[in-house]
Amino acid sequence: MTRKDALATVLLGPDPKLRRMVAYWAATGVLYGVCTALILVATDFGLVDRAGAYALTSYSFTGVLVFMALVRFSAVLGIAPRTLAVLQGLFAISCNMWVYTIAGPLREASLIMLLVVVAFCTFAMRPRQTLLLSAAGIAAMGATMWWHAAHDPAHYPPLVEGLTFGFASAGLFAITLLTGEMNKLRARLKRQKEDLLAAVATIRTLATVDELTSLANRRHMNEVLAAEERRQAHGHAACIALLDIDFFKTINDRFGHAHGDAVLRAFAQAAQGALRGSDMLARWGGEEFLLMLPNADLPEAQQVLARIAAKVVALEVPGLELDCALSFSAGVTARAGGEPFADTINRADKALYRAKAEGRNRVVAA
Ligand SMILES: Nc1nc2c(ncn2[C@@H]2O[C@H](COP(=O)(O)OP(=O)(O)OP(=O)(O)O)[C@@H](O)[C@H]2O)c(=O)[nH]1
Repeated sequence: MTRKDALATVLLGPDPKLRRMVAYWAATGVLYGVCTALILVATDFGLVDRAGAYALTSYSFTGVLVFMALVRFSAVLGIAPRTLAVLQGLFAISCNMWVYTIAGPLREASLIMLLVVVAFCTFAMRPRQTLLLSAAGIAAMGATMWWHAAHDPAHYPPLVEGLTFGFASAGLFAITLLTGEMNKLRARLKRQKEDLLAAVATIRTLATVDELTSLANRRHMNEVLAAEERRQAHGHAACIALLDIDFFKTINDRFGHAHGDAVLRAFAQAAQGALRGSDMLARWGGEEFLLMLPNADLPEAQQVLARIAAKVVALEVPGLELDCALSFSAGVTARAGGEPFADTINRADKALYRAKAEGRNRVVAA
């Protein structure tokens, strides 16, 4: 970890979601800073009461810092992001009403920020919470305007305050509905993305895994072999073996197809259990399996096949009483130089044919 990463982890936290929340709040802090700067500029021109502006600056600055700490340590403190968003929204409304109180002729302009508060919080809140926050904003605005109109009608004419309240409330309400719709759209897109990812995962499984045995299927094995050919263009020790269960048709005929399937599954599991970590077994078709043993010479491959044979001979499949133990025949060969795997498989196939011809239940090397 670089020093920059370590510093970022200390400041922003290790969790990407938390980091995003901290970054959002930092951006909000900048917005608070911009608004405060505008208020301070307005005080220089005598538009805003200086003492009130300074008090508001202290209040908002302290609030931003406190919320930054709450966001950063929200996981430790056990504060849910939604709860934090509600508190942040209420704090922002209180700041906004304070600005309205001291901003003199700029007070209507300051109400625009109330829309930003609702739009911002909607990302972290449930639709009902956003609606309640919006209602709280409208209530706070109504109460502030009513108080000023009642106590200082010369500067806050009741009619102007009432109409301003109407415009601002309608705007706030519309923004709440619009952001609600946007949120529904986001949720739908998120669901569609999840469905799509699940579908891609299913397709990938279907394309690479044999449904019956859960081994790699032929298509996937061919891809792996092609990749191996590209990786080891000049050839490298690798062996290929073709394994074929003996007298499988008889098992099907005697015990039925379902039992035949159970044998295929049991065989695959037993064989898989005898492999080295780098070996790969695939269902090549029917009751035939292809084994790829990278970085193995012929004696090593024969050892692996002997281990498989030992496991297969001990196999017991429920409901299957065979006259003799289950067995398989195999042809095994080493990849010669940089030859295509198709040629290696061809040789293994011929060796398998010989194993069958010579009486089955054996491994023939080519
Ligand atoms: N149950 C089941 N049977 C299958 C499946 N795929 C192929 N088979 C059967 O496997 C049998 C293979 O028969 P054969 O090729 O004559 O082979 P065998 O009886 O094992 O004879 P040898 O290989 O010469 O020992 C056929 O009866 C196929 O119908 C499958 O997925 N499930």
